[in-house]
Amino acid sequence: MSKNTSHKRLLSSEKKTILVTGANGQLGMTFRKHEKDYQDLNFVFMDAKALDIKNQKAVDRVFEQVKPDYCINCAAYTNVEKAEKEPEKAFLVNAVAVEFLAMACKAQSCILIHISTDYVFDGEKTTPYTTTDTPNPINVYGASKLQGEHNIKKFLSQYFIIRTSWLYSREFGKNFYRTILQKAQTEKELHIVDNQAGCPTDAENLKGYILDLIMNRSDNYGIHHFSDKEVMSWYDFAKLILEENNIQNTILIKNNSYKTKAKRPVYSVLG
Ligand SMILES: NC(=O)C1=CN([C@@H]2O[C@H](COP(=O)(O)OP(=O)(O)OC[C@H]3O[C@@H](n4cnc5c(N)ncnc54)[C@H](OP(=O)(O)O)[C@@H]3O)[C@@H](O)[C@H]2O)C=CC1
Ligand SMILES: Cc1cn([C@H]2C[C@H](O)[C@@H](COP(=O)(O)OP(=O)(O)O[C@H]3O[C@@H](C)C(=O)[C@@H](O)[C@H]3O)O2)c(=O)[nH]c1=O
Repeated sequence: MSKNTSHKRLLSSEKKTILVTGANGQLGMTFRKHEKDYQDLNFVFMDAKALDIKNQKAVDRVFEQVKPDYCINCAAYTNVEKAEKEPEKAFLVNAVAVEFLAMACKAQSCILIHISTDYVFDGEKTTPYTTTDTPNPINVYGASKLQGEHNIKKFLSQYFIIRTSWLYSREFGKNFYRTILQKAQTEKELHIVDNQAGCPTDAENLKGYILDLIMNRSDNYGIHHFSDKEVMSWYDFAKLILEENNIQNTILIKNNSYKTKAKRPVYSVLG
């Protein structure tokens, strides 16, 4: 194999098995899309139907059968607004079920790669949050994700918790990028908040970061922060989305009174 494709080769010849949970979500689908690019990895994709991570017996059974070397947990309760009304559901998926995964990983000596969020922070800082900053979530979703992090740390030493922010895929799932395009089809004016700063992150880049950890056999376990680098507001992001798609007849209006149930951090840049 030539040198310029070597990043897609494992450092050792052993083929690793990667279990991807929540495989029908935007990040899960992004991994699926690239399965063929990684011939040295044996992917097992399980969507919510194939494996409900809330079902501990099912989790244990799948881990016993698949014997994964890595589990990339893309399963999550991600509806920030709805979580305010149904916190038990959010905690069940984002915290309790994550503990089931951690226990199964422990039993099978599997490395857990779990995705967490900038919403574990309260947004009171004005400089990028580092991995040593103390989380202090201000909404139910963030609190449930933080509890998930704690539950992993209780059981495992070989884990990666990767906090990312404002994740979007142009192709898959429900996300701000696709919501704006959808709204632009039916609404002349879009009212978008300008009072939160963060870094939109392309799911393609997060996928690359995670698979590099595996391909390079990283043992830099613990909490990682990964996001794309451009800091902006949701309004700025909406503007970029419309520009990228050459949409000129939609009027964007800065409107910080856009009503939401959940509070969001005012600043959630990850450093
Ligand atoms: N989206 C974002 O902006 C950000 C996301 N993250 C984190 O990144 C990760 C991936 O998010 P993303 O791909 O955007 O999320 P999605 O909501 O697109 O995907 C989550 C997937 O998990 C599935 N799921 C829900 N409950 C269960 C369950 N009990 N068992 C198995 N699968 C389940 C969902 O299935 P179904 O739809 O059928 O319920 C869905 O397919 C999550 O951990 C999220 O918290 C972090 C920062 C930003
Ligand atoms: C759709 C829309 C949203 N907004 C505002 C509401 C909110 O403050 C902000 C973002 O809106 P959304 O609800 O789409 O995004 P939200 O669900 O808050 O996105 C978050 O999702 C979770 C899963 C994460 O982990 C976070 O990193 C983050 O990406 O934009 C408007 O002002 N106008 C609009 O038309």
